[in-house]
Amino acid sequence: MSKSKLPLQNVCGAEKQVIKKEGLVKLLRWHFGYSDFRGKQLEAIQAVLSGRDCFCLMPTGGGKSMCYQIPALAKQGIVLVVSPLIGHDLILTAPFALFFCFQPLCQENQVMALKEKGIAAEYLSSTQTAKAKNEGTYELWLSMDLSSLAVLIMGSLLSIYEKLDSGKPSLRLLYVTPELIATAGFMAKLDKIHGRGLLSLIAIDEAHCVSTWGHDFRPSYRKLSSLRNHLPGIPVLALTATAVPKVQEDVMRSLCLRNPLVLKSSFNRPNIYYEVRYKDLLDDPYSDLCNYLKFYGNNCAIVYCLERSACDEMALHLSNNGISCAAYHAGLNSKLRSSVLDDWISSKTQVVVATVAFGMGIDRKDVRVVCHFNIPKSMESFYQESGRAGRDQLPSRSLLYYGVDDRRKMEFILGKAANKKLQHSSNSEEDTSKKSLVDFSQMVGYCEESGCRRKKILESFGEEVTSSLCAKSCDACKHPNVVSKNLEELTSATAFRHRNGSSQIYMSSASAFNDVEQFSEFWNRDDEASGSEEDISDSDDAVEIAKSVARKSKSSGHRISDRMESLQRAEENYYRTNNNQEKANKSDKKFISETLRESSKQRLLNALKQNQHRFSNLQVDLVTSAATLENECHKKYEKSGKSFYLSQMASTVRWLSTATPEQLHDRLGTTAKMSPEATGPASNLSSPSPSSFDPEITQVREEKATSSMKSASPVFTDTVAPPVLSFSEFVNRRKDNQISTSKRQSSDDGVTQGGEKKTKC
Ligand SMILES: Nc1ncnc2c1ncn2[C@@H]1O[C@H](COP(=O)(O)OP(=O)(O)OP(=O)(O)O)[C@@H](O)[C@H]1O
Ligand SMILES: [Mg+2]
Repeated sequence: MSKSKLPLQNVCGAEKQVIKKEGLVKLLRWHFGYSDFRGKQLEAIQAVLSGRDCFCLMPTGGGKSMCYQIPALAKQGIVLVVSPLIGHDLILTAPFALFFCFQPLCQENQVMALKEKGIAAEYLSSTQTAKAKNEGTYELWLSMDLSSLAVLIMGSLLSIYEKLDSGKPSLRLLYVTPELIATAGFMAKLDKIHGRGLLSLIAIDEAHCVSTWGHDFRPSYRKLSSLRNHLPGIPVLALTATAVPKVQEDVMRSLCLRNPLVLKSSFNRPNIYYEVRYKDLLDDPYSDLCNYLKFYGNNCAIVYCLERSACDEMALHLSNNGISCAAYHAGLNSKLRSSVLDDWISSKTQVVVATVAFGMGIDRKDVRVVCHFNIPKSMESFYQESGRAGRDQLPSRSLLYYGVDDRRKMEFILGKAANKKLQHSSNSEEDTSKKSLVDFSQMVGYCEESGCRRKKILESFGEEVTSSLCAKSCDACKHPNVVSKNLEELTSATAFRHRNGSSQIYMSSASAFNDVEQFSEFWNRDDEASGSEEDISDSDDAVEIAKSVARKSKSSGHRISDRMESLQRAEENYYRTNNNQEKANKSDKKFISETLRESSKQRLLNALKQNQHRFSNLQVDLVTSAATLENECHKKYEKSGKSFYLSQMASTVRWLSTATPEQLHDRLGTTAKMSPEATGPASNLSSPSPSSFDPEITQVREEKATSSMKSASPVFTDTVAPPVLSFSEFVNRRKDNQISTSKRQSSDDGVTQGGEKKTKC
C-alpha cells in the first residue's frame, strides 16, 4: 500500500550533523513497519547522512539494505545502489550485456518492494527487457540485428534518463550494475546529476566482490574505484556479509574510502544450528537426507549439490521417496527454471535441489534447512549459502554431508582452476590462485576437526569467540562424544584409501574435467564478460521470478515452532540411536547385520541404476550384480568390522559412477556379459544397445526423460578400480598408514589451531 511521505525537513537538518535517532526510527516505522533498528544499522545510517564514508560488515540477512534505504528517505537527492549480476547471467556478448543484462533478482525484488511501499525507486536496463516482454516485442528483440537493437534499447533507457534529467527528479533510489557504471555514457549522466547536486549517496552492495581475495571476485567491481574521484563529496557506503580482515582492507582501499566509519557486526547467526554428517560412515547418505527432510513436513529447504547431474539425481531420489522437490540449475531451460522457482516460492514444492548459483537475491525469509550435499569451496561460500536459512531470525538448520571423495574431487577442481589461472596470469596473481586451495582447507577443517563448528566459522572471519557463545547449537557442542567418535571412525575407515590409489580416480582422469561447464557455476565467476551460457537467470526469468518473490513469499511462522520441536525430537532419537549403536558396537564391533547388508545391496543397486546409461552394452542383471558386489565386500571385511565394510561400500558406490563397462565386467566376472558391439573402447557407451533392454532400466530412462534430466555426469574414461583388498593386505596397509599418519601428526603439531587434536585422514 502506498503511503504519503514524511516531510524530509523533520528528519534531516543541516548537512554534516548527526541525525537524531527519533526521526530515523519514525521513517523506519512509517515506511517499513519495523519498531527499531537492528545491530549497526543506525550508526551506518547516521554516518552516511553526515557525509562520512562507511564500511559496513553485517551478517547474512542482517538488514544491510536498510542502511541505504533509510538515507534515501531522510535526505533530498538520489541514492545510487550498485549491486552485482548473478553469476553468469549474461547471454549476450559484453557490450550488449550491459543493456540486456539480467538484473540481479535482489535489485528487481527490492525495487518492486520499495515501489509497493510508495518509495520512488528504479533499476536500469532490465526494465526495458520486462517492458519488451509485456509488449510482446521480446521475440522481436532477439531477432533484430545488433545496431537496431542498440537504438531500441537506448530509446527505452530514455524514460528513466528523462526522469533523471527533469528539474527535480522524484527518484529516491537508482539501482545499477557495476557494468553500467563502467560505461562512458552512464558516467557522463552521473556527472551531470552530481553537478546539479542531486546525488546524495553511493551504496555498494556485496562489496566483497571488489576484492580478488574475496570468494566472489568480479572484475566489473574493480571499475568502481573511479567513482570516488569522479563524484567528489558524495559519501560511499560499502556493504558486505562475507569478508575476512584481508578482504575488508582490500575493499576499503580499492573503493578509495576516505576515513570511513568501519562498522563490524558479529558474523554469528545464532538462529542457525550447524551440523556435519559423514557420508563415509552412513549406510546411505541419500536416505539419511530423505529422513532428515521428512521431519520438516512442508517446510522450505535448499539442498546444494556440486554438479547439475547430481542435482537431477538427488531431486529424483527425493521425489521417489515422497519429498516434494525439484532440481534447479543453469542446464535447465529458462521456462523450467522459472516454474521450479515459482513453485518453490509459492510453497508448492518443499525443496529445491540446486547448484550454488541458486539463492542470490532470492529473499525467501522462511528457509528452514540449507543442506550442502557436497563440501563447499570455501568458508565464505558456506557462510553465504547456509546463511540463506532463517532470514526471519527463527530457528533453522545448516546440514553438511562430508565425504572424503568429495574433498578430493574439490581439491582437484580447485587445483586445476588455479593452474589454469596461473597460466594466464601475471606473477602477482599467483597468490590469489593458490588462495582457493588454502580457503578450501579451512572448510575441510570445519568438517574434519573436532570442536565447535560455530567457533570455526567465526574464527575464519577473524572473530575471536569462546565456545560458550554457541550455547550448544552445533553438533560438536551438543553431542561432543558422538562427533569425536565419528571423527575417529572416519580416520580409521578412510586411512587406507589414502594409499590404495582411490585418489587416482580424480588425478588420473584430468581429461574428464575438461567439461568445465559442469562446475563453472561455482568457480568461474571472474569470467563475467565472456557471455557464457551459464546464465542462471535470464531476463524473462529474472522479471518473473522477482515478481513471484514479491507476490508469493509468505511466512509460515506459527507452524515453525511445532516443526522445530519435532525435529528436535527426531534429532535426539538420531543421536540416541547412534549412542545405542555405539554401545552395541562395543559388545560386538564386528557385527554386520543382515539389515545392513540388505540396505547395502539396495545402495549398490541404486548406484547401478543411476549409472546404467554408461553400462548399456553390458548384459547384466542389476539385482544380481548388486548382490555380487556386496558379497565381495562382505567376504573381505566380514571379520574386520562394520566401519571397513561401510567404507568399502562407499568406495564401490563411487567407483560405479566412474567405472567403464569393461571394468565392471571384469569385476562382476561370470555374472556379466559384454554384448558384441561393446568390444571397442568406451566410445559407444552412450548409444543404447537393443540387447541391453531391461524393463527396470527402461523405467529409469523414462523417469529421467520426463523430468528433463540430462545424463551429464562426467564420464571418467581412465579410472582405476579400487581393489578389494584381502583383510591381511588391508591390515598391513593400515599399519603403514598409521606410521605415516603419526609422522605427519607430529610434524603438524606446531600448526594445530586452538590446541585441538587434528583428525585429518
Ligand atoms: N530493523 C529491522 N527490523 C526488522 N527487520 C528488518 C530490519 N531491517 C531489515 N529487516 C528485514 O531483514 C530482512 C533481511 O534484510 P536484507 O535483505 O537487507 O539483509 P542483508 O543484510 O542484505 O542480507 P544478505 O547478506 O543475505 O543480502 C529483510 O526482510 C528486511 O526487511
Ligand atoms: Mg543484501
